[in-house]
Formats: sequence, structure tokens, C-alpha cells
Amino acid sequence: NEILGEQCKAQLDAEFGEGKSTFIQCDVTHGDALRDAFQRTVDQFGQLDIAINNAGINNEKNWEKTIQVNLTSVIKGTYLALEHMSKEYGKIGGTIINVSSMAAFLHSPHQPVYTATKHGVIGFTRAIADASLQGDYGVRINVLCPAFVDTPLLHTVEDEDNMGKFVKFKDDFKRSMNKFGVLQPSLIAEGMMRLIMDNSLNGAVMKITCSKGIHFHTYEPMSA
Ligand SMILES: NC(=O)C1=CN([C@@H]2O[C@H](COP(=O)(O)OP(=O)(O)OC[C@H]3O[C@@H](n4cnc5c(N)ncnc54)[C@H](O)[C@@H]3O)[C@@H](O)[C@H]2O)C=CC1
Ligand SMILES: CC/C=C\C[C@H](O)/C=C/C=C\C=C\C=C\C(=O)[C@@H](O)C/C=C\CCC(=O)O
Repeated sequence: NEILGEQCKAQLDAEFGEGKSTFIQCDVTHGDALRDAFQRTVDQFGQLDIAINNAGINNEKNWEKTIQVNLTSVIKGTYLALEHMSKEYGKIGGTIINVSSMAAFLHSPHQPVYTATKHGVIGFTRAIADASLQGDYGVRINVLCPAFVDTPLLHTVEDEDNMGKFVKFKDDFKRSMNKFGVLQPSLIAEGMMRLIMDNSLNGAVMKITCSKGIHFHTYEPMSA
């Protein structure tokens, strides 16, 4: 989103001075453009320390696009970040955050493909985090699962262009939002900072909800 991206850069320039940030417009589903965005970032700032694969859409009509953005591009973004961070590539380490959703824990019958992508982000992130540990990549990789957040994405549940035949269930969504509440983006940012700053976290599944705030999902240890 070039308009919001340039606005964000202007805010950062005002706060931190010119040259401390850059905005690179890129469609994450265009592999070469995504690779180029990572390379231009490293060319400008010298190294890559933190990567957050956040782009996401809600489109049950064009569900193949939803898989491309929400899952395939998160996997591609993770692999590209590892090329610039991992000791296996002679780099110095770093940290990656992939954005899933509480939809992976409390699925909605009205978003079957969105739900599938968010489950996939958790599974991939936990697995690649283990690979990073066992392979001594020097990279911590964690996943963040927000509940409903007050952003434009939330309003797409009312659009037939996004929901297709599931738009008739939009009142169910409103009931869920009333039941579970709607978070502010600032709390999601707080969760991201915690994942970035806590060096003990790798393969963690952070959940952020109105009822429990920032907390972590725990899995039963795998038994033989
Ligand atoms: N808003 C909510 O209730 C929740 C959102 N999430 C997740 O949070 C993440 C961020 O979404 P929000 O900020 O809520 O929505 P948003 O719609 O405000 O932001 C999504 C961003 O992704 C970008 N984007 C979409 N497709 C893209 C593409 N092909 N290439 C590059 N950028 C692209 C958009 O330009 C936009 O800046 C998403 O992964 C979403 O699934 C997770 C749980 C709850
Ligand atoms: C297109 C935007 C639509 C949805 C955005 C988002 O990705 C979907 C969220 C879906 C579900 C949200 C659920 C919220 C649940 C809570 O707030 C919890 O308090 C409910 C209690 C337990 C959940 C189960 C668990 O924690 O394992």
C-alpha cells in the first residue's frame, strides 16, 4: 500500500531522522519482487536483523490468492530472510515473526481457506524454528496469533467480493466480535516487540486476545 507506506516512512523520518528507514512497494506474491525488496534493504542498511511476514488478505472468493498471500508468501519471506540471516549462509543470525491468527484455534465456518492458511503458518513456523535450532542457523522464528483487531481487514467480512457465498454469515462475525472483543493494533505491536526482544523464544506461538491479553499456546509434549 504505497500511500500508507510513504506516510509511515514520513512519520519515521520525522521521529528518527532521514535515512533511517525506507519504504519499498512490493507484491509479496511476486517472488522476484520480494527477493529484490530483501536485497535492496540489505544493500541500504548493511544487514537484516528482523523480518516480519505480516501481509494477509481475507478472500474466500479468490481463495487461491488467499493461499498465495497468507501462506506461500510467508514461507517465501521466511526463506528469503534466512538467506540474509542464517549462519548456514555465513550470516550473523536474526529473528523472524510470522503472523497467523486466532482463527487457527477458533475456526470460523465462514472462512475455510483463510483458516487453513493461518493453521499452515503455525505449522510451518514451528517446524522451521526446530530446523533452525537443530541446524544452528542462529535465527529465532516465532508466530503471532491475534484475535480480532481494528484494521481494514476486519471490515472485509461484510463484502461479498471478499466473502463470496459466506457473506450471508456476516452477522455471525459481528456476534463473535461482540463476544470476544476487538483489539487495537498497538497491542499487536507490543506482542511483536516481546517476540523480538526475548531471546529465549523460538518456535513460540503467541496468542493475543481481549480476555487474556498477550499469552502463549502450550502443546502437549509429543509422546512415543
Ligand atoms: N485484523 C484482524 O482481525 C486480524 C488480522 N490478522 C492478520 O494480521 C495481518 C495484517 O492484517 P491487518 O493489518 O489486520 O489487515 P490490513 O488489511 O489492514 O493490512 C494488510 C496489509 O497487507 C498488505 N498486503 C495485502 N496483500 C498484499 C500483497 N499481495 N503484497 C504485499 N502486501 C500485501 C496490505 O497492503 C496491507 O498493508 C494479516 O496477516 C492478517 O491475517 C490476524 C488476526 C486478526
Ligand atoms: C477477515 C478478518 C476476519 C478475522 C480476522 C481474524 O484473523 C480471525 C479471528 C478469528 C477468531 C478469533 C477468536 C478470538 C478468540 C478469543 O478472543 C478467545 O478469548 C476465545 C477463547 C479461547 C480460544 C481458544 C484457545 O485459546 O485455544
